[in-house]
This record gives sequence, C-alpha cells and structure tokens, in this order.
Amino acid sequence: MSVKYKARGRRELREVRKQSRLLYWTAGGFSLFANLLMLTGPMYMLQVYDRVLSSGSVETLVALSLLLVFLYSIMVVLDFARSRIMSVAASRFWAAFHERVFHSVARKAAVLPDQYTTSGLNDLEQIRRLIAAPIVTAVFDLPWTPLFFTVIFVFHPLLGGIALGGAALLIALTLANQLLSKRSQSAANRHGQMARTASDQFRVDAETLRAMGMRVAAFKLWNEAQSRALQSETAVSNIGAGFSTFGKTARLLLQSVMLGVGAWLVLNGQMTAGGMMAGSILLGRALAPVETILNQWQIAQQGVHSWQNLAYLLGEVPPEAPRTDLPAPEARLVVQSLTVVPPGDRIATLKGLSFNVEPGQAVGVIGPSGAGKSSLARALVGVWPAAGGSVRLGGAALDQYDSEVLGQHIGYLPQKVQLFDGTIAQNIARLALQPDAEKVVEAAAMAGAHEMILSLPKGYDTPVHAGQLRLSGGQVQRVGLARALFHDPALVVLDEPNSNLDNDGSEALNQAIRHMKARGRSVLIMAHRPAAIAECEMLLVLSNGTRMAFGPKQEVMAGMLKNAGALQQVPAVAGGMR
Ligand SMILES: Nc1ncnc2c1ncn2[C@@H]1O[C@H](COP(=O)(O)OP(=O)(O)OP(=O)(O)O)[C@@H](O)[C@H]1O
Repeated sequence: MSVKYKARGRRELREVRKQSRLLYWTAGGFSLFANLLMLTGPMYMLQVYDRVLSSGSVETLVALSLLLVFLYSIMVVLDFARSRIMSVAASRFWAAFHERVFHSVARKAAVLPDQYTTSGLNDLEQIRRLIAAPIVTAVFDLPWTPLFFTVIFVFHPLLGGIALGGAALLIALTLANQLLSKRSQSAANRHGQMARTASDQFRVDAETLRAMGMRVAAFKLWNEAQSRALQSETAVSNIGAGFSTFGKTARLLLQSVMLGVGAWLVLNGQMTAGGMMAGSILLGRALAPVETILNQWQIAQQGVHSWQNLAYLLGEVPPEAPRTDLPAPEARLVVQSLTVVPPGDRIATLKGLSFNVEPGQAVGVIGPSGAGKSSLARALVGVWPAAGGSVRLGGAALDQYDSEVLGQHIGYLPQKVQLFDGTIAQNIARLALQPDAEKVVEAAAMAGAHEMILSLPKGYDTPVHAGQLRLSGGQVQRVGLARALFHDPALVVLDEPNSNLDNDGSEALNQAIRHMKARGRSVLIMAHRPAAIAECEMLLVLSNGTRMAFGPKQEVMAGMLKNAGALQQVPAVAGGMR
C-alpha cells in the first residue's frame, strides 16, 4: 500500500518539477559556459609562464590580463545568474506545492495524524533549500569535469592519470560517506521526529505535567528520544566531517603531487612550466564539484528523505477531485445504513445506522460512553468517511460537496473545543482575516457569548493564543458554539455542547437551538446531560454503535423506561429522566 502511495506522490512531485524544466536547462546551459570560462585561469597561467616570461613582452601581459578580467567578469555573471535561476526554481517548487501540502497535512491530520503530517511543511522547506543549495549547481558542473581532465591529459597523460585517480578517490569517499552515514541519518530523522512529537504533546498539556509532578518523567521521555537523535546526528556529522576533511586534504595533496610530478616532467623536458602550473589549477577546478557534493552530502540526504516523506503524504492524500457547485443545501439529513470505521482502525464504531432529520428538527443522540456518539458526529460533518451506507444533506451525499464548501453549511462543536491564534472575532468568523462584524456579533449573541466577550479587555478584538487561553472552559465552549453558529449553517452538530456550561450557558444554548429550529435548520446534539436535549423533539439512542431507538423524544423515553435493560445501558439519561 505504502509503495503505491509513494509512487503516486513521486509522480506528482516529478510533474511539478518538470514544469521548471526550462529553468534547469538554462542553468545547465549557463553551467557549460561557466565551466568553459573556468579554463581562463589555467590558460592565463600557461600563457604568462610560456609566452610572457620567455618573450618579456609587457604588452602581451597587459593584453592577456585585460582579457582575463573580461572573461572572469562574464564567468561571475553566469555563476550568479545560475544560482539565481536555481533559487527561482526552488521558490517555484515551493509555490507550486505549499497550498497542496498545507491542505494535505490538514486533511490527513483531521483524520489520522502521523509523522508525515507533523513534518509535511518542514519537508517542503527542506526540498526548497536543497534545490537552491550549492550541491545542485555542483551536480550541474559534474558533466563538464571530463573537459578539465581532457585538457590535463593534453598537457601530459601522466598528469591526466593522476587527476582521474584523484577524482575516483573523492567519488569513493562520497559513496563511503553515504554508506556509513545512511543508517545514522535515518535514525536521526526517526528519533528527532519522536522528540518533536513528545515536546509538542507535553507543551499542550503542560498544566497536567505541572499539577501531578509528571515534569521529570516527561523530561526523561523527551530526553531519551532527543539524546538518541543527537547521538545519531553527531555520528552523521562526524562521519561527514571526517570524509570532508579527508577529501579536502586529499585534493590539496593531489594538487601538490601534480606540481611535483609536473616539475619532474619539466625537468625531463616533457612539458613546459606553464603546463605544470595550469595542470595543477585545472585539477582543483575539476575536483571542486565532487568536493562540494561531499561537503553538502547531509543536505542532499535530508532533501531526499523529505522528498520521500512528501511523496508518501501527497500519494496518500490525492488532490480533491473538482466538484460541481451545488446550491446551499436544504437542512434535510438522511442517514442510511451508515457504517463507520475510525481511520487507521478495523473495527466499526457505527454499524448500519439509519435515521432522518427534517428541517427545523433537533435530534438528541444519547448513549453510554463509547456508544459511538462522537463517531456519528464526525461522520455527519464529513470528517470520517462512511465505510458503508451514506449521509445525505439536502439530497446530496456529503462527498458530492467540495469539503470547503460543505464546511460553510455545517456548524460543528467538537467535544474538545480548540481555539486558534487570532482574535475572538476571527475565531468566531472561522479564521476570516477581515471578520464580518455583524455576523460575528449575531453568532455570539445566539450562543449567549456576547456579554461575556464584551467583558473581556478588548472585547471581540481580544487576542487568544491556542496554547495559552485566558478563557474559562465554559467561555471557550461558548465561543466555540458561536463559531458553529456563524453564517447560519444548514446543519449544526454539537458534541457534548454543555459539558462546561453553567445554567445561564445551558439556557443560552437552548435558546440558540430554538432559534436554529425556527430558521428551518437541523440540529444534532450528542449528550450525556439531559439539559442539553431539552429542546430536542427527536431522540436517537445508540449502544455499541447500533441504533437502540429512534423517534419522538417522549415515545423513546417512555419505551426506555419500560425497558429496564436498555435503561441500564444509558444510565446518565435514565438518571436525568427520573
Ligand atoms: N480515533 C479512533 N480510533 C479508533 N477507535 C476509536 C477512535 N475514536 C473512537 N474510537 C472507538 O470508537 C468507539 C466509540 O467512540 P465514540 O467516541 O464515538 O463514543 P462516544 O459515544 O462519543 O463516547 P463518549 O460519550 O465517551 O464521548 C469507542 O469504542 C472508541 O474506542
């Protein structure tokens, strides 16, 4: 399965990379000329030694020097243009994917968060860095190194042989580096990811750690992963640094050997002094790309790892097929033989569930813990796909709507309400940058949150920070309810909406439900506490993922009271009904 995902993701990545083909070819073309111009220095040296020094002609020296400056200027421009082109290619790649990756991360994390959703955006950044890194321009230079070796061979075959031997040595070092560091690099990635996940989790619930003396234990857990990551990273950089130093020394030594052998050839009259100097410089040029690749190997490894991660993520979350725009749905909900299996799991938490909700109706969904109420809420808002059967809103199955468009017609208050960084108004307006003040106040008033928000230091403009909430549990729930009611959605699904509410809050909630019903919207309330279902005329009783009863509230309650067995299965409701 994962191979299939990776292959699909890789295809998508390659397709986008292909769109910048012209840029890569241009950079390649520039590389040709830049590498030809690299011959300028050695040729100048050759001419100065063999022509100027023997002829003593100052004019020739001046002319050659002017030509040298001119050619070097062109080389600088080409080199600069080439790195600019690569940084444009890198930005293009990022721009082509940032939205896609962001949505893939968000879509996958809503269903089944994993290492790929944690690292997705960072992986994209790593690839962007790799494309713009000098190692890529070094790869462009690599095909032209035979040119330098050929010229060295022309000077003298012995020097050419030494140069080729040097190149083979550096390539062998690069391969050995890869072989020796591969395992440590993947361990570093794995443990680094575990340490980041642990620190995120501990930061989110730091209060619990502090209150119950769990900080030291949490540190030990985080530290273990972090130490392993550091150990592996140190191993990788030690290996890399060792090879890189060895490579650099080998190149310097080779250049000296070239000079020494060159001097011996000059003494034997087999070549000129200019050839000796030029050969040594050419060797440096020929080996430079190999040396850069060796030095930057870790960036390449990281980039390849990120490429594979991203391929998996994109393959697993293919782009959403464009959907025909549907009109705003009528608030008629039809659930037919719905079976839901939590993503990543095998056991169904809802089995063959059927019921209807008419516009203007409120349905209370009750049942013991683990009965499947939250699973139903997630399926009704389209977060968890139906494994069997269907959910239809306004006649259309949920997956016939574009998920963003569907979201506009749905209000959802999850069991654990999470606010995002931004102002209260932005949170209510579902993160709109310029919230529509009238609609925000209307939703807040409906949720009974208006007065509470006005009492905050900056009212609706009070900033909230996801990890550092200054609001009480009940206040957060009211803001969450206002967000669910914002923009008058057709279907409102409230999962335990009054778990943190006081009497006033519960009354405000009931008023909001009455209001939604009067506007012909449909409302579903998953509840433990009977106060939450006071406004519901219909009741759905779940047990163990199946429908125990569905119908008008009074009838269902009466039936349950008669049925002592069923009553025991829903103790909370039974308690509230007595
Ligand atoms: N993400 C998940 N992955 C696997 N199983 C899950 C997941 N979420 C819930 N379940 C399982 O599904 C079953 C129903 O859970 P669900 O949260 O829907 O119950 P619930 O009725 O809302 O319970 P509660 O009243 O305690 O909130 C439980 O057995 C639970 O273990």
